[in-house]
Amino acid sequence: MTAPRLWLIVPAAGIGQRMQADHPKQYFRIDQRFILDITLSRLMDSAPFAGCMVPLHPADHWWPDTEASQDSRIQTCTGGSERACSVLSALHALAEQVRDDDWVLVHDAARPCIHTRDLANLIDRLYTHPVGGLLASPVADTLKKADQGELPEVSETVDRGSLWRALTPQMFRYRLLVESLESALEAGLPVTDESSAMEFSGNMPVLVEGRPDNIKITVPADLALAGFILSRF
Ligand SMILES: Nc1ccn([C@@H]2O[C@H](COP(=O)(O)OP(=O)(O)OP(=O)(O)O)[C@@H](O)[C@H]2O)c(=O)n1
Ligand SMILES: C[C@](O)(CO)[C@H](O)COP(=O)(O)O
Repeated sequence: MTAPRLWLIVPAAGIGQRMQADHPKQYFRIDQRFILDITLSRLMDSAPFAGCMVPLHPADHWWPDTEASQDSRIQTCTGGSERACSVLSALHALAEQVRDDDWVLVHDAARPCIHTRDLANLIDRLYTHPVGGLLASPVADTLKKADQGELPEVSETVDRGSLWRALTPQMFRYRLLVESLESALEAGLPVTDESSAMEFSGNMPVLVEGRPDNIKITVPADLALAGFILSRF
């Protein structure tokens, strides 16, 4: 029985609407490098991945200019209309290469600040676990629930004691993740991360505490913050 291998999926088929820019955020540059290249190199250089699949937007014309496009370990496929569809497309594209019990780590292209120690810790903690799990960070702010009125006004303060912010990578066994994502999407569930699909299938993914500076570049202010964080590594 050969040891399960590690595969990486980096969804990069988004259009970055919340960045309010004329091109997708994964192709913004920090220190003259595409964010997508920073993310891929930090991951591929830090763990023994058997391969990597990057789902791209059908209209993506930047990929050929990336460093990653020259890396034979990295393949691409066409992403979908939602992040979960892009991940499922990448899983299907890997079908001929991956064994059912291999591990798949899914990490947002928009999270270039992933720390190598967090990646190693996630893999070490989950490699022998039957289900898998995700990097996450305990909520550190007081959380308010807004009412549905015109002004966002507080309807209640939410107990944050057991609340975590889901990060990535999220790490699950290939076959279980494919089946869970297919079921959740078929049921019309709002699948915003791999864990929610696994939970829909009745699994309880493990939360592995990760650094809160593993930020997802989402709005314009995140770009300078990511640049600062990376400069401190
Ligand atoms: N159809 C989609 C949507 C998102 N993503 C990827 O999933 C990650 C996290 O998604 P998000 O931050 O929402 O990126 P966008 O969808 O591009 O952002 P926005 O919602 O602002 O358009 C990103 O790396 C993005 O490229 C993807 O591969 N396919
Ligand atoms: C996967 C994720 O980064 C975990 O927090 C998040 O759900 C992505 O959400 P987005 O709206 O697709 O950015």
